[in-house]
Amino acid sequence: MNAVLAIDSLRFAWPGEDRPVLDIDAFSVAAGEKVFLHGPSGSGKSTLLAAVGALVVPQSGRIELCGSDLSTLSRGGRDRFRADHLGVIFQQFNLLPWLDVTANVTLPCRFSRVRARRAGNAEAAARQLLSAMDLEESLWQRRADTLSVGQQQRVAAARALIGQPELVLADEPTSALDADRRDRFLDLLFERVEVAGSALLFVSHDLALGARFDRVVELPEINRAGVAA
Ligand SMILES: Nc1ncnc2c1ncn2[C@@H]1O[C@H](COP(=O)(O)OP(=O)(O)OP(=O)(O)O)[C@@H](O)[C@H]1O
Repeated sequence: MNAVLAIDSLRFAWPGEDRPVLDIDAFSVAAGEKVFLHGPSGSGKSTLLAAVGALVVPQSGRIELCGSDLSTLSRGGRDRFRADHLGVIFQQFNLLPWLDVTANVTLPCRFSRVRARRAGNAEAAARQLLSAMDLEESLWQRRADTLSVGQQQRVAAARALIGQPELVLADEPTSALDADRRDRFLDLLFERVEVAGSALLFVSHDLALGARFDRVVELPEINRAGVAA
């Protein structure tokens, strides 16, 4: 299997905690695969995304992203690596409120030469993604904090997708949407990850969405820490 993400014997405990929140023998995501991750509140889904995003460093085990072992990277190296290979959609979208929509979308190209090279003309790539995400042109120069939740979510998805990262992490991006908007958002997201060839690791409580993914994974099934809880 051509894995973009391969986890082996991962253990992570938050500072000051004796018990690990993650204790995962093996978990992987193949290139282009769309994986739906669910599990009870507090089972460690967001923590797993943080570990995959190299935002937290596990006490032991190996996380290989695009063939590189994250533990071998320096702090600065991790930041560069994240910008080069990962697109992230947070639950709260984390757009920079003072920047306009287009500048938010092109941000990864400012932090990563790899993404900038793949995007080509970053502004043009941003416009193409925004229009593919159904965001009307009249909004493209607006400050991000003047957009509705659904609009911000599509901007966040465009930002995650620019420059074709190998893996897109999405942490409950649909939780603030009604069913129609949620389905439409997922249609657009799937369309674009397929065009980009990106794999998708998508966290949600909304099990009804799971059927649309290549694989559904429940965190306690792969996480011994979760099973013991
Ligand atoms: N920054 C942090 N510092 C210390 N403990 C944390 C931190 N973030 C999360 N935790 C703890 O780690 C455990 C797992 O939290 P996490 O947010 O990963 O779960 P989750 O499965 O994403 O939950 P939810 O579905 O409610 O979002 C919880 O017990 C939580 O209190």
